[in-house]
Amino acid sequence: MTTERRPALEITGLTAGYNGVPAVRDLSISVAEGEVLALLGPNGAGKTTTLLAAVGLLPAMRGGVVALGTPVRGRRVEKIARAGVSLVPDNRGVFQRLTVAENLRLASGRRARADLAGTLDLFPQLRPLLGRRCGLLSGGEQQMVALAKALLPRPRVLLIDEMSLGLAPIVVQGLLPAVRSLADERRMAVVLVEQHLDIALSIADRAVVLHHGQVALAGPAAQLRERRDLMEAAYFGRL
Ligand SMILES: Nc1ncnc2c1ncn2[C@@H]1O[C@H](COP(=O)(O)OP(=O)(O)OP(=O)(O)O)[C@@H](O)[C@H]1O
Repeated sequence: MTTERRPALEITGLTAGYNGVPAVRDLSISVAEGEVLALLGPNGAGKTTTLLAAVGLLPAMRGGVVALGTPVRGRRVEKIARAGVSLVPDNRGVFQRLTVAENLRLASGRRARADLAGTLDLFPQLRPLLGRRCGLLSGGEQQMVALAKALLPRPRVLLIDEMSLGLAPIVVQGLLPAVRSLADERRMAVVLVEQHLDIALSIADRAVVLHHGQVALAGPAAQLRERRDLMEAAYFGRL
């Protein structure tokens, strides 16, 4: 693609954490519109913390985040979401007592039914479950509802925290390429936190590996996919 891609999400010198203890330190990551970034690293590396800071759910201790041209600091979380930044949290974020259809209707707001139908095309497995309460769905089905909910407002920045958690690998292999296509079609920036390295690297443009809250390795996804040795060294803090 030759057209210039503007940054959709810019994280600059971010230090953020819990109870005054940093979980990510001096982190700088930028994601352009239409770009898919895989955010990788071992358990506790700071991936979720980075996403929470990016959507304003966790205040920065130092540095900051600019989403869609506007600083996140000091803005209400709902406002950031309405501006076009969607998070699919790793605890799924669906209303357990509501049905699938009710969850999706809440997310689509005043949008046309066509959007709902279009989103359901991505998740045909959800059609027969529309009338079922989310609390009665399997973990993987709830994950699909969470992703559908996040896509309905047509975000321009989509942050996905371990979508594959609880999903059958074959479903993940179908969904992640769909996310890639949406990024291309809608010029949506995507940050994908994922433990399935091969699938993540196969759809991402770039990857960043965090270790102890800092960037241990970064580069084009296609190159890192071929360098298992480097990836392992980054995961185990040997770089
Ligand atoms: N609510 C919290 N209170 C205190 N410490 C926390 C909290 N959430 C996370 N942490 C700590 O912050 C660090 C980074 O956690 P984070 O959840 O960002 O890692 P992660 O890379 O997403 O890990 P995982 O792959 O296991 O989900 C860890 O040391 C973790 O124990």
